[in-house]
Amino acid sequence: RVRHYRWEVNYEYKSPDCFKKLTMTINGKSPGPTILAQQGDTIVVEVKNSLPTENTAIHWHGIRQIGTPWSDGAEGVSQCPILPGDTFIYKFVVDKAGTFLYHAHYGMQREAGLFGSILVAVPDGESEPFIYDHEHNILLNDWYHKSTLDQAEGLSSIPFVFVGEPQSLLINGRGKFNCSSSSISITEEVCNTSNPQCSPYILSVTPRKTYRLRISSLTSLSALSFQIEGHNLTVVEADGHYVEPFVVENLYVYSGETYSVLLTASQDPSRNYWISTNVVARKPSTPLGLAILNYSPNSPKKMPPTIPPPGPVWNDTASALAQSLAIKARHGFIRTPPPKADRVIVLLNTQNKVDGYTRWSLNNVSLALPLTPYLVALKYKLPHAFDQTPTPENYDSADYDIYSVPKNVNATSSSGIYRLDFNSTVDVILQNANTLTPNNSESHPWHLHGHNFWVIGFGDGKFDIENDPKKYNLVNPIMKNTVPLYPYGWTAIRFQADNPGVWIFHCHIETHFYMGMAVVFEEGVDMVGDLPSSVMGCGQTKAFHGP
Ligand SMILES: O=C1O[C@H]([C@@H](O)CO)C(O)=C1O
Repeated sequence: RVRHYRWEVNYEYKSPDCFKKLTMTINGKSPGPTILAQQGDTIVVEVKNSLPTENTAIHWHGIRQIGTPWSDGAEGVSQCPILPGDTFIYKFVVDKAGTFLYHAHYGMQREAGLFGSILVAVPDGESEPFIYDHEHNILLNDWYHKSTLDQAEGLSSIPFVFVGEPQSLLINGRGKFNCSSSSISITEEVCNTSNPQCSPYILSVTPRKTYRLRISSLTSLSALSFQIEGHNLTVVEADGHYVEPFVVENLYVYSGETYSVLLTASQDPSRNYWISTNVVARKPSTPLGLAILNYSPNSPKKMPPTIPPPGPVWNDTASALAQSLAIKARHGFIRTPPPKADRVIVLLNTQNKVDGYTRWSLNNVSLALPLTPYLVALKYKLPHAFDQTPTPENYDSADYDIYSVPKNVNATSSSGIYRLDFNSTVDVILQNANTLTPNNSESHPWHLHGHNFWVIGFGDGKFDIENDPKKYNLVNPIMKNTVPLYPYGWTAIRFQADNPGVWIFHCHIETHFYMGMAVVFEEGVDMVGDLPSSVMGCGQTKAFHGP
């Protein structure tokens, strides 16, 4: 079955956290419309760019785009940007049931509000390995009052100006900024806590019923913890894969991750409860994001009689890592990975300087996207469209102290890529290190386009290529598309290069991606079918642009 959507992207004033801000919307909404589909459906989205002066592109996060790599929506990788006034048609199959996302993949437009959810149901006659009475979707994000264009300018300036911590956390696009907390006085026109746009999200439940909550994050910077006061959550799905159920009090969610949890309304039904989310992994200065769990028939306006739970302390990496280690593929749904990798790529994650600019790099190379999308450049063999120098497979680990500021802070930028043998098995070891600030290492959620990967290991300190692989979980590893890398640690993933196309692998923190924290993989590009002319028109593909 084909599901057809017509979307218009525009700027509109919105007050998601009571503070009025120019927000990027789809058909007037942020978050945008939820795509509801069934496994096997074809999704057609006509995106009209009505932004007055900005290009755009939309990525379908977690959808592998098998046979349609040109619909991945990664500007500079799979397509030219959609110009103001232009309409681009994305067409792809949702080949797997689960919880997925979509968001802008141009500049830092995701942070401006251009994102939403894709919920894919199992085919008729199939059932999922857990039961519930009803389901609700909960999409989390962080929110800034400054425009992303101003922020991008700071990131690409000398001296470097970082975006800082967000002003608010939003639950389903709603938060509450303390209008009187600002140092400058703001009028009610600009910030008004009684604006209905910023009334909290209400999750209404019937006592004793069980709910499936799909919980995802599209924060631009923050890692989050999510909890429902007084209730445990049973994790059953992660990034579209069934999880061997386990119970948490608070769920850690990194940007780009999706989960399903089961919630039973088993507590005192005479009151309502707080739903709360807080920043972890960075020292927070953002207040909790709050919503209400409403036990009907109580009034949803009845405030919980308690103070909202503050959540875990921000730097408790051990419990975040414990959750990562607890996520295993569900019995009966395990796809075991190949026992060995054909190629192992170790990527050292560092913050660096490139020509005086602050950037992030992998093995001392910071990605600079070319003007010509890789997919077109590779398919039509345009060797001058990007840097042909091979990218480094490793870093000089014997000589590198991951616990200190880099000895040589300078890195280079390049548009070079990793070319993978088609159908080969690839391990990527993400190695974390110290940033340019002494005694500081940050968390990074890594997201791979075009694939699901097995999460085969996590570790502390420097990865030991002799011994650590012996500890990999090759028995029941979960498959995901986004995985956290913890401070001063390493994360190992394995995937099969079986999807013809060009795929970006990047830190899902939007500022970090903007600052070059990404690599590009190519596999089987010769097998890619004819590219639609709509992905062309920029860089060296101007001549190819069809009518
Ligand atoms: O990329 C970043 O830059 C800042 C800081 O390292 C320098 O201001 C920060 O916290 C980041 O995540």
